[in-house]
Amino acid sequence: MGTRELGLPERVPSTGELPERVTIWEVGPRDGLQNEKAIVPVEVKLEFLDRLAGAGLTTLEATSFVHPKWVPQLADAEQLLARLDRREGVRYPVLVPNEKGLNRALDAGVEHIAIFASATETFARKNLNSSLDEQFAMFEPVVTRAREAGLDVRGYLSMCFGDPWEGVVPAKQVADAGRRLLDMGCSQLSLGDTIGVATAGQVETLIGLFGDVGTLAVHFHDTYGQALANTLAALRCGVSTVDSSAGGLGGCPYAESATGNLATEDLVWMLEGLGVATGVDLDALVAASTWMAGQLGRPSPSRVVAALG
Ligand SMILES: CC(C)(COP(=O)([O-])OP(=O)([O-])OC[C@H]1O[C@@H](n2cnc3c(N)ncnc32)[C@H](O)[C@@H]1OP(=O)([O-])[O-])[C@@H](O)C(=O)NCCC(=O)NCCSC(=O)C[C@@](C)(O)CC(=O)[O-]
Repeated sequence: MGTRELGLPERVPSTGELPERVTIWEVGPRDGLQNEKAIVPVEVKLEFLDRLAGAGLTTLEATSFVHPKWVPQLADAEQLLARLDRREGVRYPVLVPNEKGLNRALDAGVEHIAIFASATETFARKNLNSSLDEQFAMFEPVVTRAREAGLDVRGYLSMCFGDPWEGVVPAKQVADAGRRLLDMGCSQLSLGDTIGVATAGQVETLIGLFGDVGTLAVHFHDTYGQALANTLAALRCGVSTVDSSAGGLGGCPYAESATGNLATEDLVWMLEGLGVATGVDLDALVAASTWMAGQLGRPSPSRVVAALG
């Protein structure tokens, strides 16, 4: 279904201006690893996090406090955080789906959490064992209690452009779900193209439905090779926080068609070329991803890692 049939504006004109600086929300240690079948030892995860911090990344999504049976790779969340050598000036957000997860995260001393909702009914059921409405009821007390405890809460929204079971997702449906997360108290909303099908026009249209672009982040997967183009479209609409995964690791275990995330190296290469600051040392980042690829026993899918590694 196209945006025209939905009665939405075809395209919101971008200003064309780029931000001076982009905050990279590095998801490799969480989103990148969560789909790995072979359990990665906690020591390797810790060294990966340390190498990423050493490369200048200042937001490292470390792990998830989800049910360990749902994501066995991240069952070591407590152990990882207990042993994490937190660096000054680096945030280590974690995913939390429910109050049980929040209790675990609070016990582990986290300061930043992210809840993760679905824009579609089917994915809410597959990923959270909830209906679309039930997921918000599950998140409400999590956000309230987290904020009372002084935590920062980000909201993710998945399947913002296409869903493997429901097809094209109407932009208005996505915007309504996203607003519910912001109204609940999330300080930032990350719009996820979970299966990597979005194109730049869709990105502009969706962003145009939100009044305050400053609260938005984008999270693209690269299934159809559109992640960088989509990122550029979002930046031109005023977004300045971009999620990416070192080495292009990633995928969602509950959305089989989700392939790797936008690679952080590819993002940094583009931003450096555009003169947009990131604070990241690309050579150190490529070295970290090459090291991690060695640990996983296969080359990184990132073009930039292949070119520079
Ligand atoms: C939400 C649930 C827990 C519901 O799962 P459920 O089975 O409905 O849970 P429940 O509430 O019925 O509880 C069942 C049992 O699980 C326990 N339990 C309940 N919660 C927890 C918890 N947090 N930690 C540990 N244990 C937990 C609970 O205590 C109970 O234990 P019992 O009484 O039977 O012994 C489950 O569906 C789940 O864990 N889902 C997570 C799936 C996931 O992690 N997916 C990947 C992340 S999302 C993503 O990657 C997309 C994103 C963010 O990157 C953006 C994009 O690309 O779009």
